[in-house]
Amino acid sequence: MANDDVINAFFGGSEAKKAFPSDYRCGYVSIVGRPNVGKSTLLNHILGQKLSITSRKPQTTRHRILGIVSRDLVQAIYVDTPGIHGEERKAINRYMNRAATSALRDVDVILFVVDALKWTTDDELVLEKLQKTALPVILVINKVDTVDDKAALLPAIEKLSKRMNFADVLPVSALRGHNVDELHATVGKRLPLSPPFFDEDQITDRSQRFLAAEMVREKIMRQLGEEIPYELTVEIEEFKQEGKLLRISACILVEREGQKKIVIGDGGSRLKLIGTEARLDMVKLFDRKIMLSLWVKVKGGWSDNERALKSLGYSSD
Ligand SMILES: Nc1nc2c(ncn2[C@@H]2O[C@H](COP(=O)(O)OP(=O)(O)OP(=O)(O)O)[C@@H](O)[C@H]2O)c(=O)[nH]1
Repeated sequence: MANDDVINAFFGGSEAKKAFPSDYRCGYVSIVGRPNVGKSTLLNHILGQKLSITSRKPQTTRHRILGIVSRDLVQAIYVDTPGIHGEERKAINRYMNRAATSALRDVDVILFVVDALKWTTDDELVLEKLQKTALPVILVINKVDTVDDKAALLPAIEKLSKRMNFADVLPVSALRGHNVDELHATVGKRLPLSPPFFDEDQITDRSQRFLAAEMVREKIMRQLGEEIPYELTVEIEEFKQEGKLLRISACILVEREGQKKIVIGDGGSRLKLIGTEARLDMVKLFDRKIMLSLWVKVKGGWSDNERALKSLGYSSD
């Protein structure tokens, strides 16, 4: 199979002309919220597979990612966004806020994800942005599995509901899948009547190369300490189908020599672990054998340089 065919197969193949019932609904749904509330976990659960990377560290998601779900005469096109946050010290943070804020326009429904147990000034910032929109906003109270006394949630929900007119309020657990199907059904009812925009078997607009880089980045985020992951990115240098094998070569770019040593680990141990875990995820996602090679290179100043960001694929919209 040629490389383009692999990509077509993953993206749903060529467009088949097909008639859709007149009650078909289709539209865009933004998932917004401050960093670390569980937006990516929610998207992955709705999709039924891992597309968006997650970690315990805030600001894991850097790009806008579309997750497309076609089910029961509804095609919901979910837009996962970087968490909106107050601090904009570096170009990369400004980029992430721009990407998130632009996802509040040109959509049909917004999911405002909050953590059941924690309200911060960044949540307040997101709420202020949402108060200015005329779009339907569904309040999604996530991580309810962490709340022992569910009745204790009610006063908090009541208080929040007074701040703006939410189209719906739903407590969910993105991690355990509690109420996630109900959420998708609630979203479906609010989408406009329209035939689907994408093939019904397509799950994302992102390339396999992009997803492969994100899988590597997730493992690094999970393996390393606090500071380094934000100053690091992954570039795919080779992505080639050879028979039943997909050969992927990825380069991890860091800012400083010291960081390179940390990523590689003693005798290459950490890099090996990152590679093994990323490869296993890729096997699941691409459904084929993977040969993954990882390299680490120092490229100073990439995270605070608008031009370097562009060359690495961080465009604003
Ligand atoms: N207990 C519990 N943990 C959750 C739930 N949803 C997400 N988490 C955890 O919360 C952390 C952050 O989740 P993410 O999905 O990466 O959060 P995000 O909002 O996409 O974060 P950013 O990329 O920083 O914007 C991860 O450790 C998740 O496992 C949930 O329903 N219950």
